[in-house]
Parts: sequence; structure tokens; C-alpha cells
Amino acid sequence: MKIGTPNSPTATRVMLLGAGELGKEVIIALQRYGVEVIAVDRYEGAPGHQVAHRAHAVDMTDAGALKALIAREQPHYIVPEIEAIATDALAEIEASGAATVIPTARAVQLTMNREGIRRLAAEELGLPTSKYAFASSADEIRKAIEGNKGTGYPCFVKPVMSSSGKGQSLLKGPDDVDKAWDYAEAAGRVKGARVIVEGFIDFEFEITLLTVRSKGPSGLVETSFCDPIGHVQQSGDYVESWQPQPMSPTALARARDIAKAVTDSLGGLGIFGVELFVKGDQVWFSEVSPRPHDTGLVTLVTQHQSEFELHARALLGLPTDTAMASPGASAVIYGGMEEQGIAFEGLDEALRVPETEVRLFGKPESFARRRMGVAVARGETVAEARARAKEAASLVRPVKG
Ligand SMILES: Nc1ncnc2c1ncn2[C@@H]1O[C@H](COP(=O)(O)OP(=O)(O)OP(=O)(O)O)[C@@H](O)[C@H]1O
Ligand SMILES: NCC(=O)N[C@@H]1O[C@H](COP(=O)([O-])[O-])[C@@H](O)[C@H]1O
Ligand SMILES: [Mg+2]
Repeated sequence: MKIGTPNSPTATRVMLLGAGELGKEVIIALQRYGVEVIAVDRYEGAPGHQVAHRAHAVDMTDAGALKALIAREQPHYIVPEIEAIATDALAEIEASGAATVIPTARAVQLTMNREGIRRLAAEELGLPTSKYAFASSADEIRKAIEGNKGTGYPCFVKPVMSSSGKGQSLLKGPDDVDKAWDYAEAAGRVKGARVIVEGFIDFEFEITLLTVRSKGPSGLVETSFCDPIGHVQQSGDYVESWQPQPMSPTALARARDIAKAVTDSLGGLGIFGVELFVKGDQVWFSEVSPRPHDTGLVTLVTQHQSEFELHARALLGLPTDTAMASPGASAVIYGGMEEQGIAFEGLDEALRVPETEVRLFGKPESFARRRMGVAVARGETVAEARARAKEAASLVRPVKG
């Protein structure tokens, strides 16, 4: 394992495809090892652009534009940070041996489409999931729900390509079908694309099980798990998370088995956010991010090595340690308005909350429900940490600039 000098012919170059709040932290972690980082996003001034050696704004779903940029920058590692990427171009680059795609091009391809990862998990690996079917029209949605093999109501409809709850609806009865189809069409990334219909899982709590594939001392890949992260979602987007989420030993063992099976199949090096639903000893697989997870922002204060540090180390082939140092929690700070160049008041008050840190991501444009920052706090207990994180988040007030 060898790392060069940035901005010199010996540089170790990493290209982030997506440079939001999660990428920004990965970039900072990489730069601490003297890695040269190129940040790419769809718009100028993305959070990760602001801390990288070089920044590019390109349409990453345009295979030609992406390949041209990669040819110009010659990264050794390509690290997808979002899902909406021309993944076929990544597969080509991986096959040519020009760069290593993290974790693998196949993992990125399978997880960008709910159909790919769901069929892998449920049909190939035989893991427990909600009931599901795919549909390409409102009529097909009705067919997927009704009948004795259908999901029934309530159920979810989600575009196969979307994230952070975009285009997702909870259907309570037949009157909701047309609305759900229209919303999925409007918000999905691809027009006329398919949706997944998922049966409703009546879970007690949901977790993200951060799972790391890194090189052990023998050079072989080892799998390790962070303590489970519990979270609360509103309209499919996370608002609060904490670590550890208590769960029964049986449920934890099952969660780890599921995470191991999925990540073994996806392969490569790096961190994965395995999303699971839990009720008593029962565990269902929901989906997986082959990259740091938003709910894992809490690890900035709970672990010796945050999920970002773990990703950076794992992808470089360095050793990792997933140990937790303290219980903690995170609470999201939303923009609350549609405005460019907003400002934040109350950071001083927020940082007076004990054992608390705040990250403001520096996004150039605010939307009402755009995540603009996060408060993270430690505590003796998860309850104390959650109260601190929520209090700190509420003290940070977005205002017109
Ligand atoms: N089948 C289901 N049963 C019960 N709840 C569900 C189901 N599917 C989704 N949810 C709820 O909606 C949330 C978001 O769903 P999902 O993770 O599939 O969306 P997403 O758009 O991929 O979000 P992200 O990209 O932030 O992970 C879940 O975390 C869960 O709270
Ligand atoms: N659930 C996925 C997730 O949290 N992704 C994170 O949000 C950014 C996009 O934010 P934006 O939509 O505000 O530009 C992404 O770049 C990534 O950091
Ligand atoms: Mg999810």
C-alpha cells in the first residue's frame, strides 16, 4: 500500500461522483492521508466541491461526458456518492482496468435500481423482504396490489430509480393508486420508468447496519459491523438517527447475517448502509447503499472512525475499526425556505448544548425540505444524546442571507 504526493506525478487520485454532505466528509478523510481528490456533482459549489483539490459540474448520467472527464482526470479510484450515475460507463472503465470503482461497478449498478437489488436479495439470496412486484402503469399497480398474491393495502409505491423518498407514496386504498403513479412518474429520475409496489412492513423500529469490507492483515477481505443505527423517517427522508439501537441478540445476529450475505454478493471494498426493518426477533431486508449512509452521520461523534473515515480507509486498502466510543444521535437541519445563499443564526446557542457538534454543508441553494446541516451529539444514553441533538438542531435558524 503506497500513497503519493497530491498534485504531483506520484499522486493517489480519487474521484467522487456526487459531492454532497456525505462526500464532503469522505473527501476530508481522504485528504488527511494526502490523497488528491477530484469532486464531481451536477451543480457548481456542491459541499464536496468546496474542500476538494479540483471540482467539476457535469451531468453524471451522461455516459460520454463522464467518460471524457475520467479520461482527463485519470483517477485511480472512482467513488460513487449518489445513485444517479451512468453506471454502464463505470462498468466499462472497470473492465478496461483504468480505475477501481468502489465498491464495484456491479454493486453500483444493482443498487441504483430497486429492481436489481430487490431481485438479488429476495430471489437469488433468499433473504426476507416485504412482498413486492414491479409495475409500469397505474393498472399494473392495481394488479400488483389486488388478488391473493398481491401486497394488499397499505402498501408503498416507489420509482425504481429514486432516493430520499422522492416519488414515494403510502397507499391506503384503491383511491390512492392513480395519484401514486402520477407522483412516481413526476419525481422519478426516468420518465415512463417502472415502480416497485411493496407490502407494508409493520416494524417496531428500523436500522441501518453499517457494514465494512476492508483488507485484513493477510490481504483478504474481512467484514465488520458498526453498532446498529436507529432512525426516524418522514416521507421517506431521515430526520433523526441514533446509535446504538438496542435489539435482541437473535435479531442482531439475523441482521448481521443478512448484511453479510448482501455485501458478500456485492463485493469490493468500502462501507455499505444496510437498511433493515425489525420486529422482535424478525428482520427484513429493505435496501442497501454501497457507500456511507445519511443516517450514519451520527458516527461523526459516536465512533473512533466515522463511516466516512471507514470508507476512506477501506477503499484505500487500509485497516479499519468499527468500535463505538459513545452513544450519540443526529438531527437534521432543513433549509425551511426556497432561497439562494441563506444564512444561519443561533450556531453559538446550538454549540452551547453539551457534547454537541454542528455541520453546515454550505449548499448554495436552500429548499424547504433540503438538508442543509446536521446536529450531532453524544450522551450518557441514547435518550440524552437525542434530546441534545434535537435541541441543537432547533437552535440553528436558517434566515434569508
Ligand atoms: N415496505 C415498507 N414497509 C414499511 N415502511 C417502509 C417500506 N418501505 C419504505 N418504508 C419507509 O420509508 C422509508 C424510505 O424508504 P426507502 O429507504 O425505500 O426510500 P429511499 O427513497 O430509498 O430513501 P433513502 O435513499 O433515503 O434510503 C423507510 O426507511 C421506511 O421508514
Ligand atoms: N439518502 C441519500 C443522501 O442522503 N445523499 C446525500 O445527499 C446529497 C444530495 O443532497 P441534495 O439533494 O440536497 O443535493 C448527496 O450528494 C449525498 O451526500
Ligand atoms: Mg432507504
